[in-house]
Amino acid sequence: MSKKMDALDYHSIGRKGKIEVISTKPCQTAADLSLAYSPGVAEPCLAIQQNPEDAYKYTAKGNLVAVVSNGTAVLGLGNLGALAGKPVMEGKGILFKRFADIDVFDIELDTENPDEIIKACQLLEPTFGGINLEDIKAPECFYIEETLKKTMNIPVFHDDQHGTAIISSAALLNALHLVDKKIEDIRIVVNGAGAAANSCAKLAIALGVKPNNMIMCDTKGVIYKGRVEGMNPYKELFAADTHFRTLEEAADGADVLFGLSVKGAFTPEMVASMAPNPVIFAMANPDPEITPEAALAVRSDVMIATGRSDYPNQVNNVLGFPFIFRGALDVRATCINEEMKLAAVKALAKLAREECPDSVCKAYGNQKFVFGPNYIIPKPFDPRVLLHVAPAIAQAAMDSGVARQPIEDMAKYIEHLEKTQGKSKEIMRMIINKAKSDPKKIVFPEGENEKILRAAKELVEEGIARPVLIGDRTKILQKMAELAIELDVPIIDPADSELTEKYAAELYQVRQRKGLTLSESQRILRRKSRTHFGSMMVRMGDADALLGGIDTHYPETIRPALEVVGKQQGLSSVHGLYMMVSRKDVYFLADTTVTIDPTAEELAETAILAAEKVRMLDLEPRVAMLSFSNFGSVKHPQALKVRRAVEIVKERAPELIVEGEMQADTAVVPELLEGFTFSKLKTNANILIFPDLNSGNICYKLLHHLGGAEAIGPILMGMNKPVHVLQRGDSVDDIVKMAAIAVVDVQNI
Ligand SMILES: NC(=O)C1=CN([C@@H]2O[C@H](COP(=O)(O)OP(=O)(O)OC[C@H]3O[C@@H](n4cnc5c(N)ncnc54)[C@H](OP(=O)(O)O)[C@@H]3O)[C@@H](O)[C@H]2O)C=CC1
Ligand SMILES: CC(=O)C(=O)O
Ligand SMILES: [Mg+2]
Repeated sequence: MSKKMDALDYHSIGRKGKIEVISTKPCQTAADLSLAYSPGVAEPCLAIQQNPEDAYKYTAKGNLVAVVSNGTAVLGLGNLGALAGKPVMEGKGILFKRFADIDVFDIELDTENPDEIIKACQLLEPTFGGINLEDIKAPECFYIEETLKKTMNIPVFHDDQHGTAIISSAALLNALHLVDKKIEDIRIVVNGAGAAANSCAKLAIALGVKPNNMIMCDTKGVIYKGRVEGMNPYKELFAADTHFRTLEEAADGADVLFGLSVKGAFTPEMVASMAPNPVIFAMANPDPEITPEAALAVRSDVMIATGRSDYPNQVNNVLGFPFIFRGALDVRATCINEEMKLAAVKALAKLAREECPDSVCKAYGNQKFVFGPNYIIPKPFDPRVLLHVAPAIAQAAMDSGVARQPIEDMAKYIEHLEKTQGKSKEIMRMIINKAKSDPKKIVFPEGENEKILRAAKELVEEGIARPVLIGDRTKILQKMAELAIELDVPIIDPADSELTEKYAAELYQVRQRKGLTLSESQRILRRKSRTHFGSMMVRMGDADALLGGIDTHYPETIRPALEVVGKQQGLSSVHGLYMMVSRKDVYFLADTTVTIDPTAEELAETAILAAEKVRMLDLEPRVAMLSFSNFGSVKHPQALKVRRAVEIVKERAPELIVEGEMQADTAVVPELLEGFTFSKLKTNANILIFPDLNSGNICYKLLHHLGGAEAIGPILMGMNKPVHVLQRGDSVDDIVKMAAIAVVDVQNI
């Protein structure tokens, strides 16, 4: 199917367009109705009448932005009119929502009269917390924005001007750093003299570009002093004292070329004529002034960015407006001022230079993003952008005195932002904070593995754990050098470690009656199995926990761990627990990895251990013992086994909220539980104990792959000391999370 058809289908299939309104309060019963509407609704109305600020408390105003357009400059497609611009405005709406959880009404105004737009926005002030002007052409956009800023008390921001300026400036700073040119020395040509070009040029000058080193062009060519045709006061500001008259002439020898005009405006000849290591930002949408392929075909030293998501270096205001408004709304800023814009520039430029997490690489098909010519600006799907830009904006608003509701605790605010990114972040942040409060020594038997090294770096930098790496020292150091990882952690090479003899003697003690000789024990520890060595470190107290299995099959890690660390006394088995995290909820599923056909005793053990783990994470355990039968509805041995397990749990842990046997939907849908008035479980369970490994293992994989839940685990329960098995496909993030869980495990021994 063609890309055109794909795009049309995307917009037309199912509910038409891209947005809908959903309610945040229940409206199912007559009682709900009397609160949502008359008579209850009168109360907030009267409160707001008394105190207008209460609108932020009782209505959606504080999180609601109007995306206002008249469609006179829709992307680079020109004046398509208000109605035809609507898909772009709905698009901005879903980006606001997706990236910053801001709600948007798109407002398309069928007028080219600036005063009518101004009036409409002013009249809308009671409805919205902010106004994002979009795709309104120059020069009218300048008058409209300036007037609204002066007359309105909520932030008004013309995205095409300032959003674009912020992103292009951040990318410019990074590009110049990479080509080793000073901003005050560069000669820059800006093609386009409209909304975006004007603001990008101004911000570049504020950052250090010399006005005399800038030339701006429009459809008539270079804007020079004395030019009369096609001029306006906004262009006049950039009129250059130059003999150049065409873009071709101006581009000759230039260091930087900004395109804020139309598709195809730059030619290969222009690219060829630029200075060494030229930087080209071809920002016209949907098609750039020149494609990266065409520019790179001319010369290999060119660094190029476009406004599109399907090329490297997307310099596009999507990286700005959601996060900028988030920060501004959260401090109830009265405007978005220069200080706030510069703060966003700095935050974005800095973030691109930091290591990019695996989760972002995954979101982009496992591409690697390392600060360099093909990665000069963060990716929109990088969740860190929200966490860096919104606080920077909020802080700058407070510092510059435009915040009506300052944030008292910035660290808490950042945690709150993380929460908005989903339950997974909230829970993991809580686990990571716990780990950081008392980091423990985690041994990694696969110390030569790249992901382990990168995870170790993160664990040290974040203060989550104290990693110990096992492996060939030379290889580990070589790999670190290749990856440019500087890491000061213990590296233990079993081949020459003084611990090996001691551990061999201990292993021999433990396994001599299972046919192990001392010399075999020495061979295993010195050469054969680093998992044995790591497990021995945990057994002997030289490390607190072990994390292994990234390079091996599950039994190759679990077997040595069981032999050396062993399961807790009195337990029949060890058990595997998965934490399944969706955007809204977290569920713990067990046993997912160890016992194929557990007895009632073993099921009870799984339930009690899972509850302990969940308590350890400061959550209240609510256990459902799952079956195909609901409280005795089927008298099959499989159902009776689960029923017996419930009895055992109730005997052994009478304080625990546990119920069953029950079907899975009864466990997770509170309304279905209501029929069983005798049930101790009154709301949805958060621990689901499966009757066998078949169901547990199948369920967690389906939830992960079809249901989109994040699967964190397996968290191994019932070992003498914490050992957790990594999965072969685990990312660096997964390893860091498991390490944090292991640390919290140790803290709770
Ligand atoms: N990547 C991004 O994030 C963003 C990219 N843009 C892109 O920037 C472009 C301009 O948008 P915007 O400023 O909002 O629109 P405006 O209508 O305000 O400005 C358009 C400008 O482009 C000039 N122009 C048109 N064709 C040419 C040409 N062939 N050569 C030189 N100049 C030309 C016009 O010149 P004249 O004054 O003579 O008519 C005008 O100055 C669009 O392509 C848009 O997609 C905009 C915002 C964000
Ligand atoms: C990205 C954008 O806002 C534009 O091209 O107009
Ligand atoms: Mg736009």
